[in-house]
Amino acid sequence: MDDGLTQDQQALLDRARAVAEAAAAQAAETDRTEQYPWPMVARMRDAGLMGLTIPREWGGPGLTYFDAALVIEELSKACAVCGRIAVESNMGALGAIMAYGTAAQKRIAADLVLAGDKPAICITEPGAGSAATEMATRADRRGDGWVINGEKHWITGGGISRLHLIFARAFEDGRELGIGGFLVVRSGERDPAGLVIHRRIPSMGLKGMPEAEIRFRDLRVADDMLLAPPGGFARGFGKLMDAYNGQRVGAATVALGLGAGAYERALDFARTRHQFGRPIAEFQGLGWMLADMSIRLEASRALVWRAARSAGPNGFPDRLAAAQAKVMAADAAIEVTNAALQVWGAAGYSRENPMERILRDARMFAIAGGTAQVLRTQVAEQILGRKLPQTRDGFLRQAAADAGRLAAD
Ligand SMILES: CC(C)(COP(=O)(O)OP(=O)(O)OC[C@H]1O[C@@H](n2cnc3c(N)ncnc32)[C@H](O)[C@@H]1OP(=O)(O)O)[C@@H](O)C(=O)NCCC(=O)NCCSC(=O)CCS(=O)O
Ligand SMILES: Cc1cc2nc3c(=O)[nH]c(=O)nc-3n(C[C@H](O)[C@H](O)[C@H](O)COP(=O)(O)OP(=O)(O)OC[C@H]3O[C@@H](n4cnc5c(N)ncnc54)[C@H](O)[C@@H]3O)c2cc1C
Repeated sequence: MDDGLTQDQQALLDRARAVAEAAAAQAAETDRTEQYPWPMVARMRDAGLMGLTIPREWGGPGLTYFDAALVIEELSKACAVCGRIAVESNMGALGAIMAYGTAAQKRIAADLVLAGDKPAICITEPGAGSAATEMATRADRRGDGWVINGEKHWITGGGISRLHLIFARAFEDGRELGIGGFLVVRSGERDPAGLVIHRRIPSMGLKGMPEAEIRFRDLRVADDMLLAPPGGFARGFGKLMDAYNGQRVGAATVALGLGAGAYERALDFARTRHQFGRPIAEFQGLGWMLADMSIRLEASRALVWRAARSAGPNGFPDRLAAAQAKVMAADAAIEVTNAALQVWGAAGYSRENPMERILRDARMFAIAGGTAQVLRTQVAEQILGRKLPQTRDGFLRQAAADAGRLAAD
């Protein structure tokens, strides 16, 4: 659905569709070989689809999150690995650096991404997934820099990404300052001493995209590679998560694209496959499945577009809108891709057809980038206008404070 788009956005979509054709042609092979699709990266870069959100002064076209979302959906219909590359080369770490970075940091990030790098964002740890604020990775102030120790896992692009945004708990003179972001670049020849891509984690879907465990062992980061949002370390995590709302919209868009791609394939199949002497599309049981798929997708697209458009100039998508879009699109992607496979019958279950790959690829979005459960809590917090503590002591402290307020009233 291209309604309400400007001529420039239509032209951008056409450009994305041309690249998506090539993406579709290699998607099965990328899934089979589990190799990062470097030839597609070159095509995306050459078509100007990486770094769309980089402002003109840093060499990008200065487009919006919404423009990027249009591209991401189109690519994801064809190849979700390519869609995810487009997410991280337009949102996530890149968005944080373009908002909070120094001129030198923006130069580094823009040059890398426009040359084809997909930055990695390193938040999750074995002991801190949903509870990301419980991360143990630490950055200790030493001389004119920082020394990082700890480990992260499920880092998308670990081993292929050059630019890394590492979230770590900062300490100076033994005192904790808060959580900050530290930028580290792998040169492509030799990894920085202390940054160890420990192993690739085998995953269910999106197999062309490596997910890695990364260890930091006395990794030195110079002061000028500290990403410092306004408000300092005390507000560091919150401000970095504010930027991360962009990536949540990106992930929601990949989920939307996967669902939309599956739906289009299901429609085609339902029209052409005959049983009982009729196209299977004539059976009401299938017609209603297709109807539900279209409803879920239109609802997802409406929320994704709204969230992507909520980003002001130099700002990020709204936190509530991003969470709502991601919950909706992630849940819908699982339902729609599963129903689409059902429409294909046994042919959908075969690895000779794309449906089973698309179903596997769709499963991640209710987990990564904030699970469906955690994001529902975030939505509840925003609509209720109050913090809903998830730790036991946080809950008890809030209950005590509420009791105190009631007594005072
Ligand atoms: C935020 C959580 C980790 C919950 O932890 P807490 O209860 O300890 O934290 P809060 O008090 O809720 O928040 C701390 C701080 O951050 C601000 N915040 C939190 N979320 C947002 C947001 N979305 N937008 C803006 N600001 C945010 C909050 O206001 C507080 O700020 P102040 O301290 O008051 O200044 C948990 O809810 C959570 O989000 N868990 C999910 C973790 C997650 O999403 N990880 C993603 C890892 S990267 C990834 O998966 C990539 C996948 S992909 O390829 O796209
Ligand atoms: C494919 C993929 C790519 C990823 N890429 C990245 C990346 O690039 N960078 C990065 O930093 N991380 C990445 N992640 C990690 C991802 O962000 C985490 O998996 C996610 O935040 C959940 O953490 P967890 O897996 O440890 O689950 P847990 O937090 O252990 O949760 C387990 C279960 O408990 C539920 N749960 C936990 N807390 C609550 C609560 N308070 N209320 C209700 N239910 C709760 C969860 O919803 C889930 O069902 C990726 C993950 C995947 C699968």
